[in-house]
Amino acid sequence: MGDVENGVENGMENGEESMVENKVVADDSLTGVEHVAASKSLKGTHGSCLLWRDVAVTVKTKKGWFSGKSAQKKILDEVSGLVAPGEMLFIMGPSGAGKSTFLDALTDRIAHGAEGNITLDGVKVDQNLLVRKSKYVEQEDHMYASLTVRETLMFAAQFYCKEAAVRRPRVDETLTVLGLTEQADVKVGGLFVRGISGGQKRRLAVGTQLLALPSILFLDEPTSGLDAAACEHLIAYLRKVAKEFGLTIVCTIHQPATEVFMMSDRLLLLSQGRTAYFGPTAGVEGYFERLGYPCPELTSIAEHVIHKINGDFGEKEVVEEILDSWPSTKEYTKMQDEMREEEDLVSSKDQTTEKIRGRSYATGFASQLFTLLHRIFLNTLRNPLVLWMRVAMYCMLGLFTGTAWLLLDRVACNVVDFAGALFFISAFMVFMSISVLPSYIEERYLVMHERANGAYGVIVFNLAHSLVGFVMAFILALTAGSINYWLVGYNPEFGRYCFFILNLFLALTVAEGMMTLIASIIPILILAFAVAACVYGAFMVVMGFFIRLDNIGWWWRWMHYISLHSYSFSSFMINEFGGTEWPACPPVDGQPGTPAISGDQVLERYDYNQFNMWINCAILVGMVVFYRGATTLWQWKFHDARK
Ligand SMILES: Nc1ncnc2c1ncn2[C@@H]1O[C@H](COP(=O)(O)OP(=O)(O)OP(=O)(O)O)[C@@H](O)[C@H]1O
Repeated sequence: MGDVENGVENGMENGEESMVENKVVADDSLTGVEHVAASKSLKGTHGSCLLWRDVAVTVKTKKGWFSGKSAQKKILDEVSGLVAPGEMLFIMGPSGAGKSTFLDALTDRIAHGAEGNITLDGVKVDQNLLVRKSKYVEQEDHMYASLTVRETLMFAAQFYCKEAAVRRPRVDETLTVLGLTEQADVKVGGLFVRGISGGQKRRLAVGTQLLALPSILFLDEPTSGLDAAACEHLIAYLRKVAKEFGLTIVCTIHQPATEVFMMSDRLLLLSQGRTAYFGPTAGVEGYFERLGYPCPELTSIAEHVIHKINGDFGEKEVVEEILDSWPSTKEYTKMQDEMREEEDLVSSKDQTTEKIRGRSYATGFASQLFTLLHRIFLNTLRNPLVLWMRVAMYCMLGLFTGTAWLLLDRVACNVVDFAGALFFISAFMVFMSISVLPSYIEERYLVMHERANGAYGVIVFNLAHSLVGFVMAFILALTAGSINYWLVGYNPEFGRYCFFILNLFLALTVAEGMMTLIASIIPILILAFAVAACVYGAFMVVMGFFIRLDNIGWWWRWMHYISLHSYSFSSFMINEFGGTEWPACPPVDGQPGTPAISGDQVLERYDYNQFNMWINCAILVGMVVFYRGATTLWQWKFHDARK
């Protein structure tokens, strides 16, 4: 199967061949068995040989909340087999048979790992190897709703295809073969925009990974939600690509029509986590006939075998008998022989068994950064939740507070009102950053999926995300901040206005950083909202507006120092009051007047005279770095493909 490096090179370099050629290499008249034999001649052309021996997965199940006892449950039991380049393997079985678990085991996505031995061209499978050689199409579609079908494919091509020249033709061909040409300029769609249908999304998801032409393609139920014609068309195309490039395709599928079923070369039938059959798809009918379960007339063979191995609704004894028979059949012996042959072939070669370290990407750091920036900017401009709704909310808030305080006289009796306006701006505008949580949580799954497929690294994503976030925060600070500043009638010095905008920008940037961290740690939206609201509430209490630092209980005083509000609010106050004079207010309606007061005395009253607004800015910059860095670290450590 070639050494590791060659395998990696093949995976990447051969992937640059044109997909445009329309010849079907595989002879459609071949039977499933002959397909297997024919595809062997393609070994090594592009794809990889995947071999799994005695794969088992055991999970711990809790017996009860209070018993504290846990039991072990085997959800996959000694499953073995292999699939060669150019072949398409279907994994089928009744619901709960273990198909998804098996696919997770093959792709090293089980958190505590799977037992047994899984190799790709003789090299033990792990995440680094898979990122280099495979692509995985998940059951759920993760795509930006605001991008069109063509843009979605083009961005995928920019991540996965090394040579720029092949990207456009490959996208065009993918659109054609997936029947999406007419929808090319339609948005994927989501909450705000109606877009393509669920079945079209499924095809698009397959297309984004297929155009990478990986050595091996894993698909978890790619046909769910597709009508019969779309299903047949998609599987026929996958088969064609498999034959043409020697690509290995492993796919779970739910009861396909006979024409689709017969397109696969090999079939793995699972029931209760055990093998009911493994071998050529065309051989399964004869196999069940020999076991005494011939396929009745007018019943599709796929329907028949799934029915026979369904322990939930079928005859349990029959299922047990079929599963117990498997190790004593000639198909089992043939599979073992084939596996041994493959293992001998691999071990006889000069195989590099050294573990592959680190991930490799089809494109470099700069290209990934540019593509991500482009995509995040497009989504930011088009997705109303990300920018426009926030701009509208912030401007309305700026306008409302501005008109409530409208051009207030800058006199001693209004000092508290000015401080109140500054508190509201620094606390509430920051608080509203929680509105980004829904889009960040949605994006989290897309990024995890793309990273697991080797599109880009965690650092480059967070860099691009931060840069776009900075621009967004600046737009919000400039628009809402300016409206508010001139309506309230703060200090009219231009320098102080500029600092006000800078300070608001930094506060919003820190807040956005906090939200990215919360969205990374907590995937449940309502919980993320609750945590963010609690943190902001606590930060507001200790910021020094309601209660001075010295009066805060010592057990909460530390929080004053980690609250972004402490720094942003004190800077707003210093900027507004520092070095200013506030004239006295005369008595009105029998109420005593207020003597003149200096701005520095105001700052002393709030304990802000010991703060320096430039040091505050530096601390806020430090907080941005901290939150963005912590998000990057968290995603690197915990957002991998493993479940
Ligand atoms: N972490 C777990 N703890 C306990 N049981 C689990 C766990 N993961 C999976 N299972 C059980 O293992 C069995 C196989 O699950 P799996 O999702 O792999 O089945 P499947 O064949 O893909 O089903 P479907 O076709 O319905 O998606 C199921 O009975 C499931 O309940």
